[in-house]
Amino acid sequence: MLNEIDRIFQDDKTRPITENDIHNLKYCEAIIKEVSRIFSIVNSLPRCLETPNEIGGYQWPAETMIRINIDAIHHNDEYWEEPNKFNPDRWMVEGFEPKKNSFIMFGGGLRVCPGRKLAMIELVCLMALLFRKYEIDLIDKEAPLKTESGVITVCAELFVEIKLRN
Ligand code: HEM
Repeated sequence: MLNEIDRIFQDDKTRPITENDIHNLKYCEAIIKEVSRIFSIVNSLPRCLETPNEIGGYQWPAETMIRINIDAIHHNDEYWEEPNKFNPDRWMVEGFEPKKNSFIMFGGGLRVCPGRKLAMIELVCLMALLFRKYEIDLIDKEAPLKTESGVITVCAELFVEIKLRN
């Protein structure tokens, strides 16, 4: 990640980021996708059946509330090789596309997130602009991640040390 950022910005810590940079920050994008696969911000999607329907081999009456479990789909070994392994490189393989509906950090279908492209641009920019200037290290690499889950999962506490990069 740092190699990619340094190659693109050539040690310039202040120039504005360009559209071209964003297209070239492929490994940063791969990390963001892999983090979101392992730990999706939205952990499940609620749906209500308008009409009786069959899902998963069972008949459900109209108005049944169901929740699509994003975490379960993102960790399913029918869709992902070594699903529990954090491996951003899987996104770098030439021509790699997740199987249909197996990567749904932004949902899918009719209600897919309309802000998904903007969100990805913002995340890539944030990551590149932070890490080109600062070294950010976890204080305790072994400490379990403290999260709180409601509609979305948020990090409740994370202690890091931030230093200026040379
Ligand atoms: C990392 C950031 C984001 C994530 C993970 C995310 C995730 C999602 C997901 C999973 C859904 C589908 C909900 C469903 O199917 O029930 C959704 C819907 C939506 N998102 Fe995002 N989103 C993000 C950023 C944004 C941004 C930046 C905007 C606006 C600028 C936005 C606007 C919306 C709207 C309006 C919907 C509702 C779409 C509909 O119901 O037709 N989101 N988002």
